Amino acid sequence: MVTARELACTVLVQVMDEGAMSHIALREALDQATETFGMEGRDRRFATALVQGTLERLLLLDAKINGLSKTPVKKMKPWIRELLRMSTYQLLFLPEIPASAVCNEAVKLAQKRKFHGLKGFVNGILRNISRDPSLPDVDDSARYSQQEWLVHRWEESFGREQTEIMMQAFFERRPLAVRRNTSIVNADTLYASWERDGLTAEPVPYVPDAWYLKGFESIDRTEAFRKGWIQVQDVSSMLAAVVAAPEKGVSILDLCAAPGGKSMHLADLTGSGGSVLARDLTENKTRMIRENRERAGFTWMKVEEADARVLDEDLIDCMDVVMADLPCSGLGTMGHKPEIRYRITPEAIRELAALQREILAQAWRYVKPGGVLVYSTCTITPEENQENFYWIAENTPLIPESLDAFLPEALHSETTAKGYLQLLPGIHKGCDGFFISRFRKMER
Ligand SMILES: C[S@@+](CC[C@H](N)C(=O)[O-])C[C@H]1O[C@@H](n2cnc3c(N)ncnc32)[C@H](O)[C@@H]1O
Repeated sequence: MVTARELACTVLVQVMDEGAMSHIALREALDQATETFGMEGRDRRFATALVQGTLERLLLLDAKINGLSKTPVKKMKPWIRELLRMSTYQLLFLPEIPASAVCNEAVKLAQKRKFHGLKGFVNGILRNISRDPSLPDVDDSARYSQQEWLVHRWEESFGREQTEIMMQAFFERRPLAVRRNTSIVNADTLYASWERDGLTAEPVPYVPDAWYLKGFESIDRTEAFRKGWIQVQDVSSMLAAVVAAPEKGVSILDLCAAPGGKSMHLADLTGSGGSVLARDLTENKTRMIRENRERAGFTWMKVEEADARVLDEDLIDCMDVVMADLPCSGLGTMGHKPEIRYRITPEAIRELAALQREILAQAWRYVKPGGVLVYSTCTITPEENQENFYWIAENTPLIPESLDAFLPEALHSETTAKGYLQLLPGIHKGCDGFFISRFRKMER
């Protein structure tokens, strides 16, 4: 049998040493633990909290451990390193757990994993921390657990105050946000099903027909999810299709569509009289879109594998709406994908911006004269966002269009009037960092 702590440590090693994404590795490990020996809700939640908390406080935890250990954290054996980080997280941030339990469980785990010679070392470090669980005196980079170059970059772009608000917001937990598939269920039927399943719902900011849901063990076991009545989606992502605002019965192309959140939203808005062509690079990716489509029964959605960098001549001038929600550095999502913060490099940002240009250089061609292109990313770097916005405006026949007719007044600004919205965590309520822009191809 695997305990929540052991499972968390294993996932942390997968994330830090093997390049796994924490939300995927965690979901797989939890599902396996539930299947093989019935790990239940409390333990699942505890393991989740340990993985997320340890990852998002990593640099601060390392500073605390390094202050006491002769061997720096980076030189430790992966399993012992993650065990110490995870246990230190509990000692510093989860005061409701008795320190003695944290230390004893860590020593037991070291033993179970056959690190007999390191039991004393683990015990010594953790007992020391338990005697003084104060936060170490560190700079902003360690305090907010962000790479130093990134903190400087943000301070230059957003100023110190806004940067701190944003870095703090990355620690905040939000309930799961879901959107109603309005074309297949009405709100009363949905509420009744939530009541039967014992869920509570609260409207999200900025988007109609969307709620934060609480009270479920696993969303995929609820009636509303199984029947495709709801789509799990972050509020900022919902705003992309809101800004695209397709009319009923139009044709839509989503170039980089997996796992399918925006395609599903667009399909719901245009309804069964319209069409959505949802594409992504590989079969692994398109499978996720197909699963979403089957659940909701959106037969007017077609799913294909295609490389968006390659021009598809058959689609030139064909689409009323083109959604270009492109691969990006994802920095806006580090609130729920904490490891992103340690992986990103300045070179990766440059490469991603170039990839986006390559795709955008084709994307605009598919828009019908009079049609609309929406370019969005889940990041907050000017190279990937504003610079690409101006690149489209200057290098294609498309013209930026104000977003204000589609957004609630609370989101209107100088830039939304120009044609783009940069959402920032902590500044825009309940949102990830996200960028949305809208263009129109002039009628000939
Ligand atoms: C930001 S995600 C899209 C999220 C999606 N729009 C949604 O709302 O669920 C970017 C996607 O681009 C895909 N992608 C990356 N390079 C691509 C390419 N050259 N052609 C098509 N898709 C690509 C990735 O597989 C990934 O699924």
